[in-house]
Amino acid sequence: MSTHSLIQTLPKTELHVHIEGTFEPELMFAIAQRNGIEIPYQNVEEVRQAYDFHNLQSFLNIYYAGAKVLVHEQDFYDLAWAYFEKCAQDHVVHTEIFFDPQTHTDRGIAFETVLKGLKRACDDAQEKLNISSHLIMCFLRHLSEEAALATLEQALPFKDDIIGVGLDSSEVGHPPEKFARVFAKARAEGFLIVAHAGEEGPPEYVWQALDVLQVNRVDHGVRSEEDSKLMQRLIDDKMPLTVCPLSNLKLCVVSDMREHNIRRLLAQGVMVTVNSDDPSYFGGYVNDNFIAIAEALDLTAAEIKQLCIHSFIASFLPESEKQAWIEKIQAM
Ligand SMILES: Nc1ncnc2[nH]cnc12
Ligand SMILES: [Zn+2]
Repeated sequence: MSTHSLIQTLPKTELHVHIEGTFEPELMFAIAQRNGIEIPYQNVEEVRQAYDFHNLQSFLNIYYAGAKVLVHEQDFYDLAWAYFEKCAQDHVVHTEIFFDPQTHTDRGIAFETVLKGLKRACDDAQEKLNISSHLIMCFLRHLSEEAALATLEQALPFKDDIIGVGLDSSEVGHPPEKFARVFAKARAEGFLIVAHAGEEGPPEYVWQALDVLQVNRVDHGVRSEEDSKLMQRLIDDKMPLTVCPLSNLKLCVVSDMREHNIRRLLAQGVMVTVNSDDPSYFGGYVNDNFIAIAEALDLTAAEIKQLCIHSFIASFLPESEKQAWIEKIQAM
């Protein structure tokens, strides 16, 4: 079987995708038009030309601007449904989706509007596409602890529909420990915990995600390799890293895909997984990410399968479901 066919055929989960980062320009134009909102581009080509980033912040500025056209529950539904259709094409059978409530509530959109639209798409994906999903609410780390606490309060009535909380946005200068109390409260409320750390930020931020926030997974974490003690901790704890190769390339975390460390991390026994982060902005969904690393790093079929197995182990699926999928992959 060719590498492309293997990647296409293998069942997989996606564990690091921002729903606002799946916003394709065509849908952005359609929603902007129906909501009567101006966007600073003439056409879809002009939007894509603007997607030329030199670091995380240069991307975030454009990403937050794009999200401004999302107003109604149906807008959030349409956004998520379009992503689920991509999942179906890529044989993603389960996905754990990030959303950024503060990006919307700060513009006067009700928390409930965002959540209801996303949840309805999740329910339809289960029913019509047989794709299961969880929602993970992320706090914007460039905003205050107080704002994150207020967002956590807003989420409590919807606790049954949100499996976990995460931390995203501008990393450098906003260490995990800034949100120690927010995450302690979230844990006490029963939320699972993830956090972006070690994308642009130093290994110290990954230590804080582990020891202060007590994460169940680290998002990105690729800079952990700079600290051998941290590497040993990640290996000993079987701590998953949700790695996003095309994102790392587009945001200049790596300058060439051939220099990406995911294969080395895998070989050293780190629980790495492959994910798309913001696929509309970074040039590809999860299978495109697999293809990019398989080609640049010359991955073997066994390594590609192991990465898919990791995606189930690292997911928040029930153990019995994980095991069934893993056995299926092993038999392929
Ligand atoms: N890669 C990323 N890092 C931090 N925050 C984000 N929000 C969306 N994508 C992100
Ligand atoms: Zn991310």
